[in-house]
Amino acid sequence: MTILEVKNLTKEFKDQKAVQGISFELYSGEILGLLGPNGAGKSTTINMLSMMMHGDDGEIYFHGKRVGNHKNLYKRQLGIVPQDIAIYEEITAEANVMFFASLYGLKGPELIQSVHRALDFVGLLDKKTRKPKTFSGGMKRRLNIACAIAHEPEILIMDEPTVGIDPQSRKHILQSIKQLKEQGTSVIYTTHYMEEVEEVATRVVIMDHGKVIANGTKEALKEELEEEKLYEIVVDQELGLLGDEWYEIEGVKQVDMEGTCIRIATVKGIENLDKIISFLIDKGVRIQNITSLSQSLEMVFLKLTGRRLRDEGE
Ligand SMILES: Nc1ncnc2c1ncn2[C@@H]1O[C@H](COP(=O)(O)OP(=O)(O)OP(=O)(O)O)[C@@H](O)[C@H]1O
Repeated sequence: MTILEVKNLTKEFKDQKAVQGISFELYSGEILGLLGPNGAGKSTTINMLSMMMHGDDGEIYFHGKRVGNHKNLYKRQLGIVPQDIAIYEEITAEANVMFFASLYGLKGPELIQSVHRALDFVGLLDKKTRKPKTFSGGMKRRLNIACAIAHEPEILIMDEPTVGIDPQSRKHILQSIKQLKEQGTSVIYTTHYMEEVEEVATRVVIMDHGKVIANGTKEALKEELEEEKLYEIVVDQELGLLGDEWYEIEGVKQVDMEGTCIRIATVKGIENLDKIISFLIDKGVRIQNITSLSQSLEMVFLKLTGRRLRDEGE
């Protein structure tokens, strides 16, 4: 069942087309990975979805109804974990969650119960009387999640919730998201970490330069690659443009060069690595490294854009 439908959402800043008419759906009880490199337009999309920013064009439908006419109803069903942690450092963890939950109309015993349930869910109930200023980055992030889920929203929108946190908190957060899904929450999970999408998402929307460049289940996206394998070869000096010469090697389908890194997509059943190597040696370069990339969403992204999602080591 479709819970959210985004149609032709558009946002332009002064001289930057941040989001250029994107459309996608969020289905009930799924984790949708919104994936893209820095600057792809993910945060702008999230900000429009969460009503924190007006779009220039496009519509959002919640349970089939335009949210423009039912803003409050829609907002009540949203939980938002923004990219920058938004909590009060000087009041207790419990008071933080209480503040956000009360904004959604929770009161009295129901409020206390919901706050404790949310704190327990993120593993911070035993720290409820502590102030976040004494927390690690990961704990603050978990508290931010508790603030977003105490009112039990139907949709949880998370903008890069694991950036800059310790591995233990990261694991905890990914686990909690899966658990929320099991409980029926629909999640939009924004990230530029491919491995997180591989781990938690059921479906993926890939954005680049403000546009949706792929949309489907992880399996469907990877299936497109079934007939191919990809080599990444690092050489000691940049090769000039070789044009069609590459395609004289049997099986070679696509070649992208980024500095001294060459990525070659080739037909699976054809063994041509020796020919590729001889070809490069004939061009007078030395091979420094060869990797055979396995089928992954990273490969899907590479194939679609000719670039890696993020730089090595980032
Ligand atoms: N308030 C703004 N004013 C002007 N340009 C902006 C503004 N916000 C975003 N942009 C530009 O719009 C483009 C998309 O930015 P956005 O933050 O949505 O991307 P992103 O995919 O979320 O990237 P990141 O992972 O870095 O957050 C970028 O080129 C950015 O510089």
